[in-house]
Amino acid sequence: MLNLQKHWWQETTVYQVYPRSFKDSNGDGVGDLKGIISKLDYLKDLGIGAIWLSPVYRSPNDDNGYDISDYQNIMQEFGTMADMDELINQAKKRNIRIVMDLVVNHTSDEHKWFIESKKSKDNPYRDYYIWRDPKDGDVPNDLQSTFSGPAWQFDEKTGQYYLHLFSKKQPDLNWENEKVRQAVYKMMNFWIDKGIGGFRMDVIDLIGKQPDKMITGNGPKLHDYLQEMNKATFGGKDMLTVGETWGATPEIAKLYSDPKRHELSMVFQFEQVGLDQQPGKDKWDLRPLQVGELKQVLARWQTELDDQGWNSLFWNNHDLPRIISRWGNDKEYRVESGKMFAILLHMLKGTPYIYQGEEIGMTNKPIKDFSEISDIESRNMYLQRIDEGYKKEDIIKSINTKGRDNARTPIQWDETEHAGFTTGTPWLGVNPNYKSINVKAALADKNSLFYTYKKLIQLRKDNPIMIWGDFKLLDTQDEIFAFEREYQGETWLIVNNFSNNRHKLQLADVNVGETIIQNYDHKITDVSDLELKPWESFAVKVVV
Ligand SMILES: OC[C@H]1O[C@H](OC[C@H]2O[C@H](OC[C@H]3O[C@H](O)[C@H](O)[C@@H](O)[C@@H]3O)[C@H](O)[C@@H](O)[C@@H]2O)[C@H](O)[C@@H](O)[C@@H]1O
Repeated sequence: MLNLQKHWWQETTVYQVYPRSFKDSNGDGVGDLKGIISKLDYLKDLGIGAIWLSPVYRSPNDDNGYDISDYQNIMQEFGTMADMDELINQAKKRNIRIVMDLVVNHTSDEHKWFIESKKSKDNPYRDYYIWRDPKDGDVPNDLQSTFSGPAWQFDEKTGQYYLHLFSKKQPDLNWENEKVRQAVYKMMNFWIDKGIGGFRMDVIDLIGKQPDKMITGNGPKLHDYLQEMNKATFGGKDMLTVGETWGATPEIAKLYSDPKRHELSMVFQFEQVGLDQQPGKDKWDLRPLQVGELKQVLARWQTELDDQGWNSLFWNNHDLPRIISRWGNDKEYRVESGKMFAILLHMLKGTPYIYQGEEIGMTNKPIKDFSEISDIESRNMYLQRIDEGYKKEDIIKSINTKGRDNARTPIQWDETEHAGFTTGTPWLGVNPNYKSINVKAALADKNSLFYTYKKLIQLRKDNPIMIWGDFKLLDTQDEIFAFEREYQGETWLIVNNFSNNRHKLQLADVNVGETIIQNYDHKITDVSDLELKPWESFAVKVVV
């Protein structure tokens, strides 16, 4: 049992909004802040307590807002600062906090700091970024960008290379420079003073990098910087702070989220996300998921953080494919598998994050050709792999399986043209399945996935066991993920059939009580010899 002080961000459910694709209010084909405001009642009805807002700052959009040219201004396509203030206030009226995306590993190359930095070697902003001399007339070393190719870009004017771990329009900030750190903290306080609820920190594990030693993630000063940031900004204000930390192990996650260390509330860890890629290769090199491995990873994170940290729980975000298409069945069992993912996620210990459209079971949108790709990561990878001799069909298959555009298609609000997202031409094509999969249809169907999410969110509010209860994995066949939660003498059993197959559940010595939630409509009375239907999922009370 946790000894930790309790916080609102442990009890709430967070909903991620990717503004470009959420709701367009002015017909330019791009989602905007007024569009989000118009849907706050929908989100309140769902029951969420916080919105993680992907970047809305001024940006040339090389990476859809993750390349920021002005942290204290709003992207013109999304609206104005007055719209942003209105969003914060309107959300607050509905008891919803706004968690801003904090992208401070890098800026845009169009940020004024970089424009200055590039001017000359002795410019006062030169050391805001990471500049190195050429080595033997070439790049300083072999560091590679996540978006393909070398992480170093040559600048003709000053004869040096700058570091960019993402696109060449996303130069990395130099966190060793105290002035950079202070400027970031000042900017964070500007947003805190506006009354936001917290920060989601983009690739925060990279800020302690030491490029000369080829160290990118988890550099030696990383935690010093986070403790300094905590003290200078959100410390003592009970805000939700969640770090995006690709390389985190449970041990590393505790460094970030142990309350005694005064760093972050929690981290997003991605160990399970890598389970369908070939070991040692990258995300485009596919292999089928082994459910047994997923169970072991999720269970380990449940038990190992213990009372020294806090889990975040998610299947989807704007960088990941839709979970129903990825590990579920987006055809005959779309609703059943979607409900199973929902029940499983909310029954684990940690703060759940729902990504827009997940609550209505949106699916991936396959493409056939390079011309249909919008995302910079997929475009660059495609071109690089074509150069390296890969077959076009294999590259397209990887993109259809893992590409980020899958999650970024506009939200399907109704069955009208462009799914009710815009009256103009959407910036990214709507998934053609919008006529049947949309919010309006979901709200009209009491058995829809939406109501499963809504019920789960309410259940978390009403049942402390879901938040604080201990987790115990039960021994079953690989494709069944069964576990118990236990809190103050109460025990719940949660069973998930992670497959298209029927499976026999044989749990001895469990007396089944009331059913809490399920995705098939039959009475569960006995789990000693129960045939589970495809993707069946339920939570029941255990009578002791
Ligand atoms: O601001 C730039 C992006 O920052 C965030 O996402 C970071 C990227 O995370 C993944 O890539 C990291 C790789 O990490 C490890 O090396 C794994 O082994 C690899 O498999 C991972 O690919 C995603 O694949 C990328 O799509 C992300 O960019 C933001 O969330 C992004 O939106 C920003 O583009």
